[in-house]
Amino acid sequence: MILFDNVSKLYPTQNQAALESLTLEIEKGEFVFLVGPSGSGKSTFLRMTLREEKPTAGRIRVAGKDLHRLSNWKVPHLRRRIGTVFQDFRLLPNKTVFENIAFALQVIGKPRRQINRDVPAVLELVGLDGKEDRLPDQLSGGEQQRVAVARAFVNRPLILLADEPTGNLDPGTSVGIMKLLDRINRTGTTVVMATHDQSIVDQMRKRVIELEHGKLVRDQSRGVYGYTR
Ligand SMILES: Nc1ncnc2c1ncn2[C@@H]1O[C@H](COP(=O)(O)OP(=O)(O)OP(=O)(O)O)[C@@H](O)[C@H]1O
Repeated sequence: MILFDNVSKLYPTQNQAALESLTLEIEKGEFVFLVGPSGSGKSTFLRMTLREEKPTAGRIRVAGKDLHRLSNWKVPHLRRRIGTVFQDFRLLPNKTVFENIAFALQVIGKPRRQINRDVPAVLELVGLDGKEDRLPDQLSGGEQQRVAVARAFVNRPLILLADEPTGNLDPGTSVGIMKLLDRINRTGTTVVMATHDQSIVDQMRKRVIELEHGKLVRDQSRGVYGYTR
């Protein structure tokens, strides 16, 4: 589902590469934690999977597409197949919960009938039915992240990329978000999550990929967080 073949990335202003000769494959349906110290290249990996950044060297394949050969006009089609969740939720502040999720479907041209069917279903999945008319600032942080997860998942993406999704949440709330990501993964969606959250990684026992200075230093199935900062 995601293949990095000898990928290096040197940002224009850098003298040390953000990723260096990275080779790894993530299969359809896997749940993978990306760990490593700050600056080790986790977000760069996620951005390159979305083709927000291009490699300096090497090849990337995502959902059957060679990103090197993908023309720019096809990039939005690729991104439709990938849901994203971030630490800071990134909800539209002036739209209700319902509208935030519906918007993700409107921009890709889904008919109103489908929106009125799919949004309530995904709100139920994330445990927010009854709160569809609230604005984001009328929700707790955990609830806002549930909206963000619902928005990322409503279009049933092949892949869900999460960049420190529990970074702003307390431990109990984080566990709730992880249960949700686990449930989404069980529907067949491949989940890749960059995180510094040791207790979550240690509890979930999923595949752990560790980066250090842009290099792969560990790839462990049913792994633990492992490194100390
Ligand atoms: N747009 C950019 N331009 C220049 N350098 C960048 C850019 N984005 C990231 N970097 C550098 O690339 C390296 C990897 O950064 P990246 O954000 O991928 O790390 P990370 O593992 O996600 O860190 P964190 O855990 O703090 O989020 C760092 O040295 C960072 O300073």
